[in-house]
Amino acid sequence: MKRHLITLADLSDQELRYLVKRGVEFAQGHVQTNQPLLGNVIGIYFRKTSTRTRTAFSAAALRLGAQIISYGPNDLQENTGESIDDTTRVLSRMLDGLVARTAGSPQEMKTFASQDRMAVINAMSADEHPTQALTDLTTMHQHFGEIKGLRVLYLGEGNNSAAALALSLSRFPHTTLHLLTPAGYGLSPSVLEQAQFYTGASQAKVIETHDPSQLPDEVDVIYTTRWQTTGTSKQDPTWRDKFRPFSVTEALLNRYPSAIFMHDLPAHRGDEVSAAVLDGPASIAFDQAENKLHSAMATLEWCLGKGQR
Ligand SMILES: NC(=O)NCCC[C@H](N)C(=O)O
Repeated sequence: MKRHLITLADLSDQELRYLVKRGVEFAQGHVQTNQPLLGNVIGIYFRKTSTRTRTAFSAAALRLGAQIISYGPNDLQENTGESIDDTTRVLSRMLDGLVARTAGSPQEMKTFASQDRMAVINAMSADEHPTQALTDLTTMHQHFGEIKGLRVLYLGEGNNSAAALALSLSRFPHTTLHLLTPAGYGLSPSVLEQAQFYTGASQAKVIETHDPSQLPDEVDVIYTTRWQTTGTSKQDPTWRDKFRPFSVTEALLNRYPSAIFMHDLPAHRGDEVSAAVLDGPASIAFDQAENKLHSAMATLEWCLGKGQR
């Protein structure tokens, strides 16, 4: 059976936990893959730039035995006006899976997933970056041994990575996600509402505030993301002044001596994070980047119907 991964909200708690644990197994080198995707053809369609996600899914597909067809932003007839619907009807008759980064309207991704012949994986849309959160939770699980009870402080724009983190961490027992976002650049209200709904069962906490002088007392993970989210532009010419107090500096890190630092990358040293933090001993940002590969292997295997439940 093929499965899509369009939003984390589509996964049951059991499926979410399985994908995280399976990612850890791949990361630890505990999987004898035996090329489970041999004979499968996966389309890798990136309409926006990508270093990590595109390479991770391409390498993961090849390592699992599949072959890939890679499309850039100008390659498909979608670019000359063919509808997303017709594109989907054609690709789904030829491909076993499609990994797509649209950064466009959420509807596009939903149209790709409106059939069940080709598994569709959202490699980032404007509203959510589900495979990033799977990587992030895989990294946290690998580092701490479990996700239960972790306290995460996220600083920066409430973008696609933040949405995915909120929709996943909130389902793990007794976790805390404190989002510190500049006013006007927060999480979408519907995502915040959905994440807070999950906390009813998990007894997690999801809090969003906008005053960087009001910091939580205890934090295990400090997480940030670049200020210029893909496919967006900020109208306010003073936006940088509003973001600067949310930068992750050594002074912030020093408040939490046992905390680790994470970043979905690419990084802009001097903006959202100082070089001393990103390249310092608390940073696991490049282990996190490597885990995109391991998590992509878990996701492809599962979406193509080869993973256990
Ligand atoms: N790890 C990634 O996928 N990085 C690229 C995207 C980063 C950020 N969420 C963005 O939308 O610009």
